[in-house]
Amino acid sequence: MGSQRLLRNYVKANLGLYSVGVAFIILSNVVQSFFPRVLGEFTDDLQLKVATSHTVAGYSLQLLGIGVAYGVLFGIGQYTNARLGRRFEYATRQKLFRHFSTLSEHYFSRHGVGKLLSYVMNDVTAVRESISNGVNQTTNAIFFILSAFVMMSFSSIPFGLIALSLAPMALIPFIVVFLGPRIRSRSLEVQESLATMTESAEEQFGGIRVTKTFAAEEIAYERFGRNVDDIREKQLRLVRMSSLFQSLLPLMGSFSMIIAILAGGYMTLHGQITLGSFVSLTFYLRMMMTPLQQIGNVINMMQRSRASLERLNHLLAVKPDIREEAKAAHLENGAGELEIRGLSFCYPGSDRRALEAIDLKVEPGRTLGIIGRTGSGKTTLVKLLLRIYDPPAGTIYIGGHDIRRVTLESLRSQIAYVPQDGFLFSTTIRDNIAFSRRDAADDEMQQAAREAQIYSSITELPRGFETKLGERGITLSGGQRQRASLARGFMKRAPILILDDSVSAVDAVTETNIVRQIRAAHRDKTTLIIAHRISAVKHADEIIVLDEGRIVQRGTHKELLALPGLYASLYQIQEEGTRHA
Ligand SMILES: Nc1ncnc2c1ncn2[C@@H]1O[C@H](COP(=O)(O)OP(=O)(O)OP(=O)(O)O)[C@@H](O)[C@H]1O
Repeated sequence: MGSQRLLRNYVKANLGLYSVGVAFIILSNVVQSFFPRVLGEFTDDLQLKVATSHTVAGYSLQLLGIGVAYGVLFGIGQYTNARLGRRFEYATRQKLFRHFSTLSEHYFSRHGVGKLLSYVMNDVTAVRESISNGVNQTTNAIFFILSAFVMMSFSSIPFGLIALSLAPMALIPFIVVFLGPRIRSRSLEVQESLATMTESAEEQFGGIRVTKTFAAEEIAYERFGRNVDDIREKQLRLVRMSSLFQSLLPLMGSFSMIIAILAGGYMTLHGQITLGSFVSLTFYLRMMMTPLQQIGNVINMMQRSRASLERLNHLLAVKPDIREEAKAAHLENGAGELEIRGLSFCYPGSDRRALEAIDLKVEPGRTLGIIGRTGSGKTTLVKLLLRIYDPPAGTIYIGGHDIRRVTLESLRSQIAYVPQDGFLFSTTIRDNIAFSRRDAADDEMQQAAREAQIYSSITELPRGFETKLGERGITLSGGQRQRASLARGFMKRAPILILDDSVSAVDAVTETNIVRQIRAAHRDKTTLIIAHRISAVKHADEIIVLDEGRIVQRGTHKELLALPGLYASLYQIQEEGTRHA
């Protein structure tokens, strides 16, 4: 029952409109069920030779009236339900997107983006189809069959003949109960494989440049091909089962028709029923064939959508790993004082400490340099500061507040973080830089670009700041991308600025200029500079050296150089590298 929650809530919220849609469809079916009856009466009048040209015109008008009324009523009902289906699709995608954005990085590192995209696209569409087409066709089919049955019962057709003719259709519920769950489980398999294929496609396209430079297209093709083969197999299994199901229902309808023709024909021959009743009966049965086919379609569709609905509900029930306390305080815009006390941290599922016994304090407006070998825990420290992963309570304080006790939004608004990979959105350079402050004045945005040493590169482009970037900013070089992302960080003007290896892709002269700008324009900001190159941190008020998650050295550039240790040896290696370059 829980699997239906999403749909149930939606239907509940839109019950009024749904009732209108369903009422129109029911009404259209009641109207339509008069058609065979009028036709039967017309046949009898013709056979008894009581029909005049006046009655012929009268019957034709009645039949036309029934046809038009059916069309209009059904059209309105169908439109109403289809609209509700589209609204469900729109609202559910919004809901999923909003929900995804509350989930932690840890969740996304376990679930491929392609798979999540597939849920948002394929599963939502499957449910929407069942809401609009499903509701329309089910209502239409059930109510047409019911109205036809009632009309037949109140006609001159003997009840025994009706019951005999409809007997094969009584088998339909058994067929549904037997085949329905089988279709659903096969459908679930197909949807899962579709999600895996989307994930694989996303990865292959994302890595297309690597594939091409390694001339490994065949390997990529083969990997993707394996997913496609898998889907084909599962689709075929599903198609076999649903085709069997869909053909069984009209087959039952055909048996009914044959019985009606045999028994009804016999009774007409022997004068037990009129020709008009025979025509009505066969026409009713003929008209039931389409709804029967529809029921087949709908049940197939419903089974597929139930599988999707289960998954969507499951996704929406995932609780974010990083949660705010019930009484989380709002972290006021402070001066940016930062303190870490005895911080140790293991990633979820790992028993290795990525950070161990970290203690440090950065006064407002001071700069801390963080240096260390790859994998030493530098980025982990930043992820904990931003609560991308939760640090243990009582270990990190900003402005004297334990960051575990404040709202995520107010915490993150205090920090401008510039990551190494400098992801840019497929929009204009302006929108990328002014990402956190869309309404900022142009000169403020241009100033941030100047500080990040990217201003002249942008103004040289034909459309300047209005240049649209391709997916992931493909039209910019790696260094330009990094600087654009740096400008975005500067633009936030938050009390704490964190640069995570954010100048690694720029040349030494540009790096020096950027560092100079940070020292001049961001003098009042608490700044953390993570770097591999000593040149990026040597001006910091304090530098810490991380090794295997521990602070192994701390001091100013001068102090650290004077001591034997990792810092001095790194400096030596880097200096030699520069001299030999
Ligand atoms: N999501 C994760 N799950 C488990 N372990 C992780 C995760 N991210 C990083 N680690 C591990 O934590 C350790 C520290 O990684 P971190 O990214 O902080 O290093 P770093 O100093 O920033 O390295 P680099 O200079 O290469 O960016 C590494 O051993 C890494 O393998």
